[in-house]
Parts: sequence; C-alpha cells; structure tokens
Amino acid sequence: RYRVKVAALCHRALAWALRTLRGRVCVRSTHAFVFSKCTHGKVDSVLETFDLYADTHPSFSIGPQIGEALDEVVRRVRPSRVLELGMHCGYSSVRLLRLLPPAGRLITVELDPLIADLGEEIILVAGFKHSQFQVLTSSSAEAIPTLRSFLEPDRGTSEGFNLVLMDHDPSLYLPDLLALEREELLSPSGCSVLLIYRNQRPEDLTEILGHIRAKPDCYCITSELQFMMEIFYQKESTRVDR
Ligand SMILES: C[S@@+](CC[C@H](N)C(=O)[O-])C[C@H]1O[C@@H](n2cnc3c(N)ncnc32)[C@H](O)[C@@H]1O
Repeated sequence: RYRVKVAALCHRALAWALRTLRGRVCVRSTHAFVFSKCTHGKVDSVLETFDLYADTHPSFSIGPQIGEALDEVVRRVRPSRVLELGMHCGYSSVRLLRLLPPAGRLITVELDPLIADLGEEIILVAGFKHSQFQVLTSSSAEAIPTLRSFLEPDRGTSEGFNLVLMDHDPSLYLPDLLALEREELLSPSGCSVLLIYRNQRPEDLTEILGHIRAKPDCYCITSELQFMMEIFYQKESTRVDR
C-alpha cells in the first residue's frame, strides 16, 4: 500500500510539473488531442480524453471533480432548456448534453470565434446533433438579448431556461444574471444558476451574493461548494415550498 501511495504521489507531482512547464492553455492543442485520441461518437470516451489531456496540460475544462457536481445538479433539475456561458472546447457542453432528455436543448455562448468552431466540432464528435444544441459566437452581453428568439422554436412554452451554467468571466456573472432577469429568460417556475469559480471564490461573487440576498422572494442559495455555487430562481407567483 505504501508503494501504491508513493507511485500515486509521484504521478501527481509529474503531472503538476508537466502542466506547469507547458504553461498556457492552448485550445488548438486541446482540440487536436481530443479529436485524434477519442473514439468518435462515444461521449464517455470524449470526456475521458479531455481528462487525460488535463492530467498533463493546462486546461480550462471544468474537469471530473466539478463535472460530477454538475452532473448531480443536472440529474436533480432534469432541465430541458439549458444555457451555458463560456463553452471553450466543449467539455462542459458535452457533459451537459449527455444528461438532457431527448427533447432537451443546450444553447452555449463563446466569445472567441476560433474556440467556438473547435468546441462545436468536439460536440459533434461526441455524437450530438445540431437539433440538440446551438453555439452562439458572441459575448454573453450581446447574446443574452437575442436568446428569446432561439427559445421560441419550442413553441407552446414561453418559459425560459431551467438551468444556466456560468463559466465565462466571474466579473460578468452579476451583469449577465441581471440581463437574464430583465429579458425574462429565467424560467418563472424555477431555474438553477450555477456559478463556477475554480480557485478561491472571486471578489466578484460578493456583489452577486448581495443581489441574491436582497431578493429572498425569488432567490435562494441551494448549495455552495469549494468551486461552484448553485442558486435557485423562482418567481413568487409560481413559488411552491421546496
Ligand atoms: C473557463 S473557459 C470555459 C470552460 C468550459 N466551461 C469547459 O468546462 O470546458 C471560459 C471561456 O469563456 C469564454 N468567455 C470569456 N468571456 C466571455 C464572454 N463575455 N462571453 C462569452 N464567452 C466568454 C472564453 O473565451 C473561454 O473560452
């Protein structure tokens, strides 16, 4: 057992040294690795290949630890309309899509056009179809006012999103939440909003927490983990005690 522990420690130290030496996140390298090494059409293989890459290279993907916490929320909320802000190379998008019901849809927003193209290709490689997701290449601030028109195709519901994942820029979490409220894009019958922070909780979250606490009639904090906060939005008129 001692040898196994030492070997695991050495592996972690080597992985850390490689990640540090390799320096900055490179989206082309992430994409090329996942594209060439995963089994196309197999979601689990795509996610495992991302994790393998992140073992020895710097990566922006949420990774398996945050990923499992995200899975737990998706399984509990069972959302049919999901918004992701900050797609990057598609890891969290693939993770979300694989747990959506057959009629579920993901809209994912990515600022950088090259990253958006590479991320979209990975989602397709994982086996998802354009009827299940849409990539919007723009800033969150520009995308949010246009989102209603992307939801309208599921006619019959004027409901907004039931799950929003923010993993783009923590300084924009509050302005984007306010914009989503203003545009009535959060489902009045309930929407979980997930805020990702990888290291320490950023200062920027103090403001969003102030906003949430100032509106106890429609917001509550469902869970607060080391790297992710879940807040729940519900319009008072549709509120049922949970
Ligand atoms: C941390 S990465 C997202 C990682 C991704 N969720 C995953 O797990 O694979 C953040 C991404 O957000 C994008 N981004 C930054 N600011 C943005 C904005 N205002 N609107 C849309 N995307 C943004 C960046 O280009 C980057 O690709």
